Amino acid sequence: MGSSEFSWKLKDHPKLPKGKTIAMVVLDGWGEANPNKYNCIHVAETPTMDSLKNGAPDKWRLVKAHGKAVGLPTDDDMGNSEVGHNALGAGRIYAQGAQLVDIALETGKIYDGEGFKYIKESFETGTLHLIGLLSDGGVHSRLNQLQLLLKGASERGAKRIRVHILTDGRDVLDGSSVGFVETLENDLAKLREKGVDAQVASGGGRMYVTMDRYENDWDVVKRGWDAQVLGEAPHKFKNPVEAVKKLREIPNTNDQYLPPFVIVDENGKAVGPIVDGDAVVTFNFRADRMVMIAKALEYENFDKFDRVRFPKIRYAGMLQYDGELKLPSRYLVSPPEIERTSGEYLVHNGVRTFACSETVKFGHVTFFWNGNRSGYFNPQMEEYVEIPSDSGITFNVQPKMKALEIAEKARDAILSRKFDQVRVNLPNGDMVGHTGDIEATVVACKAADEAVKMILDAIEQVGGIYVVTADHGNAEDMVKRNKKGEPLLDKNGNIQILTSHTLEPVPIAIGGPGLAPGVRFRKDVPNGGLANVAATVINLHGFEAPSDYETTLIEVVDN
Ligand SMILES: O=C(O)[C@H](O)COP(=O)(O)O
Ligand SMILES: [Mn+2]
Ligand SMILES: [Mn+2]
Repeated sequence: MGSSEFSWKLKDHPKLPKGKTIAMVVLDGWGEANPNKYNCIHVAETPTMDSLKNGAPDKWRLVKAHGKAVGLPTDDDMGNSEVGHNALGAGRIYAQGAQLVDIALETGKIYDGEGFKYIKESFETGTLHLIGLLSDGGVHSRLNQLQLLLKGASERGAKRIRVHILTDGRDVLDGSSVGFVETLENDLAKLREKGVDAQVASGGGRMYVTMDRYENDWDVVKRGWDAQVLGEAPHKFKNPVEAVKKLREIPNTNDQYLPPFVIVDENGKAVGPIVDGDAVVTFNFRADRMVMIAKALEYENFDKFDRVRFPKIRYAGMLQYDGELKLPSRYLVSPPEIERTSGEYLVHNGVRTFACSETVKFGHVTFFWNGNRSGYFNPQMEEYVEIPSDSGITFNVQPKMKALEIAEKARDAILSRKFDQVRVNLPNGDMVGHTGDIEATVVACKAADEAVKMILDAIEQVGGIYVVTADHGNAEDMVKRNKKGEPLLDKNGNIQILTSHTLEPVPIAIGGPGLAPGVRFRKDVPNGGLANVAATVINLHGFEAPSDYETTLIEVVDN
């Protein structure tokens, strides 16, 4: 549309009133799957969510939350928070980071871009460092993209390459790190045969080293900095495969939480600290867990921890991770241009918004929701509240997390009548599901259900409307399955625990005393996905959705 004819003003909905308080509840990691003992949502007592499902059949349905429905390359890609909340907030499906990087690598366009040209200037005299998550999870990064980048960079003059690996075990099975490091080692050996000095330089588990998010715990980033930049870590090895195998033997350690290590030479000297004149690429495409390290690598003024040394490097992200902060300033692939999100439309149309979660998911209902932009569109119209998460623990220890506190904040915001939309993310099913602890995940699901109840009770009191949905599956299936859907066993006969998300659809329910009579889910959007939710919510606020948004899920019938 031409910019001259563009207007933020939304048309009035012909049938639906304005001024109803809407609770927009996102249960993180809450999919719909067959009931069985590995379905923690089924095992848990969840009377509130059960009543939404069973109470009003035309106001409950499933929506797609994975694969192409959320802009991922294929329908074998599980959903995740970034693409899920992007779709929920933006109301349209964008080709996401995973796919954009695939295309840039396949076409070779990545090497013609400004970002690659910039880092290439270091190839002659400096080292190229690649830092990121080593797995084929496809949520934050993908091994085959790293492999192509290694090949492409070495063919374009990188003579000395150091890879700083972060082991996964969260988007992929725990223990799979060993195989991924072996594969990488193999690739690096081939490069060495061709005369490229290529090695793994450091490593650590993603949840303990580097990949914190939303500033929950800067120590995580510092541990990575010490190993990657300073070449210092409590564990030293000559070989990365040995490093990962040995460190996994430490009691209670797993891929997600491996302690930091550096690779050293014959003399015990770290093989790959980052120094002046080097180039650094963080090869994750997903934003949330790269923003903190990007700040440490890029910002001249930085006070989150003592960097000891701040090398003069050429740094580029795989993508730009924060559109508002323009961080990092250099990147290899342009991120999806997610603009005109529902949040921005709503502030332009008088809708006052309150958003809340605890730290580990706070950016999901703000940053991701708003198309990977930090900050407010209009601080007069919006209030975002972050409840500090526990740090330094795995969430199976505290499976209730801050669900109650989030629900109390939402309740108070609803009862204050100062807001038209009160939006929350309830993290429990997801964060505890990722630990692989089935018992704790059952407790987590119950806590999330209780939080939903508190919010729905507040909506009842003010005559409002609720929309309850989820961003992708996780807690509804905790076991790895074969193609037939049967649980897989490991070599000791134990079931293989699934710590990752799933391909399952998620529920969406609408209701509340403020929902106009005659509103129900349409039957003619059978393939509806998360991107259809934004238009639905805009309608419930009394407006027609922008014409290029994915269609609404609701209709209003005269009765
Ligand atoms: O970053 C994580 O915690 C996982 O890789 C994905 O989980 P999320 O998409 O629910 O945040
Ligand atoms: Mn999520
Ligand atoms: Mn998750």
